[in-house]
Amino acid sequence: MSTLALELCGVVKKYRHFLLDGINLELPTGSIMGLIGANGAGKSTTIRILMGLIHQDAGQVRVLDKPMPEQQIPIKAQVGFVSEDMRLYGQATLEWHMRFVRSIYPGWDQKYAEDLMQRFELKPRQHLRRFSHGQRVKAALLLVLARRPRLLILDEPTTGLDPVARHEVLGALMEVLAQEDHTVLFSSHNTRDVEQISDQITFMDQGRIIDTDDRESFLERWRRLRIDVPPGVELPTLQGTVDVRGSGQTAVVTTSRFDSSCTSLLHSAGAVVRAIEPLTLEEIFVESVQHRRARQMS
Ligand SMILES: Nc1ncnc2c1ncn2[C@@H]1O[C@H](COP(=O)(O)OP(=O)(O)OP(=O)(O)O)[C@@H](O)[C@H]1O
Repeated sequence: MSTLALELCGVVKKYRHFLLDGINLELPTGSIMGLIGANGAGKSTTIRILMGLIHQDAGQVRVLDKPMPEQQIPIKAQVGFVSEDMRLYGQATLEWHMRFVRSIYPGWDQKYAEDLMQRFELKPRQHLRRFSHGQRVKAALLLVLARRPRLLILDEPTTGLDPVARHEVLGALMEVLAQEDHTVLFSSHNTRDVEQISDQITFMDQGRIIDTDDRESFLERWRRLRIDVPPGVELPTLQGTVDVRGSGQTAVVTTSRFDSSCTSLLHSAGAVVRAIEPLTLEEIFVESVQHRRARQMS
């Protein structure tokens, strides 16, 4: 049996003004992956393909070891999907929604649903139209999690939430994820949300995957070096350099592949490393996107 919950290989989707351009992505079972991309990067398109809501023009998609879209019915029974534009019935109560979902999915876990209702502080007899946006997102999560899906796909669940609601939804989600052995794909343009929850991170830009790695590696391999360059010394090119600023006797170099060989190289060239600074995930994302776009222009 495959240990991959998701597998995309050379996936292409063409729209009039957009190309999802040969997406290759793997999500191992038990991992939580954050998919980060600017507006229009192709995150929702990728997720819609994974959910069989639209079909790829080329490439292979496997979800829970089955081909999508061919096997979408058995796949969807085992996948919990929450998206920004998910429709719940405003005229109905949460209790009604719970009964409705339970009647469709045999794996529904009523005790877990009630636990989540308490943890999310939701009122079962309140009409959903009276719920705040944050409460609606929590209700959608509850309805999906209580089905005990093998895979959870969340398309921008925190978009549009105010900071308090975002904090509550993320906190609740982290609590749930910490307790259970979940496999999750979670898209967002908010790097802080992704950083809190994910152990794997993938960056998308303009229809392509531009980098993917585990969170620790991302944070460890990206560094900004402040360097003194004495007269007559030529600054060597470091591996993974994405940006070089400064002139004359100082330079600031950003690299995506920092290790001890970088400082050795600088020392042996006669440069003096003044500081080695880590970058936040947001800075790493922005640098990655800018570097890729600049390379495309040149
Ligand atoms: N049905 C469609 N027909 C034509 N173009 C589409 C269609 N759906 C999406 N697109 C285009 O595909 C591109 C990617 O959209 P997508 O929704 O996947 O991006 P995203 O990364 O999820 O962005 P956001 O963060 O803004 O939600 C956009 O330029 C969008 O206009």
